Amino acid sequence: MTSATQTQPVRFLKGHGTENDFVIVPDPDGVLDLSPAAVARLCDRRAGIGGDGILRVVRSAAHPEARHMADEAEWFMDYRNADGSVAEMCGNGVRVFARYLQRAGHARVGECAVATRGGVKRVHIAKAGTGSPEGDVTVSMGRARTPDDEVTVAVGGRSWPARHVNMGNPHAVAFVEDLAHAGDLLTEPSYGPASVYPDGVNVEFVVDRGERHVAMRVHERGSGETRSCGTGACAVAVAAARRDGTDPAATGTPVSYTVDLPGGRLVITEHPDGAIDMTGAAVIVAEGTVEPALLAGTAAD
Ligand SMILES: N[C@@H](CCC[C@H](N)C(=O)O)C(=O)O
Repeated sequence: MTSATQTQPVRFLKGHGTENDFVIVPDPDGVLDLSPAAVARLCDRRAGIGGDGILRVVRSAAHPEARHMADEAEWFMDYRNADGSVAEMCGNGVRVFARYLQRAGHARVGECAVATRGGVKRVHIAKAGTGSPEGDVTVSMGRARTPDDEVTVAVGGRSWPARHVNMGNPHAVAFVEDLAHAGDLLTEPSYGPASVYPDGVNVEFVVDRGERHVAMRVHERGSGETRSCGTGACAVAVAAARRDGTDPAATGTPVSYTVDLPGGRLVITEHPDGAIDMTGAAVIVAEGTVEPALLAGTAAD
């Protein structure tokens, strides 16, 4: 079935993780064909539902990109950015996805697994009242890659050196004096050299707040400025740790950074083996149906 032939209303939920918000579309059998244009219409904050991205919930066995993970994780997170583009990974998305699985009865407090384009992610859902009223959700994000590229980012007439961190998706992390220096971030910051990021990049601006405590803003590839970015917070914590000369692999001790974002707080822990955990709130706030005309692009403008 394609979005053009969709005739029945489509069920959706709305959720967010530290205000990184998503339209969740349950599609267990993978029959919906969400075109990039349909995703962009759903994410439109005035003419659609509104969101930084889409989480389509598909059985791994029913999705060609996820079939090979079906033994490990029953459910595949088909994540798209607000402009309809596909990204390799979305950290907050995994946490909100797990909250949806819990609400739908597909997961419980404790451990679960989510298949993503970045591989299977292990998730821990804490019991209600742990960290946040619904219970914090922790996702094991895997290891960061930190290539030694010399990167520069620029916005509003200012430029900064940045650290290239890859969390499955690409990031450029710049330490700045004041988060206001990043301006309104309505336009994408420029970055270079372009060859380092052939598929675009998420750009983080960071200031120190205290010992192992930072605050950040982010301009996300495909979504613009968002109020939180999970992979971005991990990239920032890794960049801050390297800058601070902190290396859990060398000391054998996990290191945690508190990362404040406009939409809330995430705690990022790097373990001696390089594995990174991200913890924070994840909530579902609404549920409803989408008119077929919105998906088909035949709704009035
Ligand atoms: N908000 C996400 C990241 C979503 C993908 C990103 N915009 C990209 O294109 O890489 C997160 O929480 O990690």
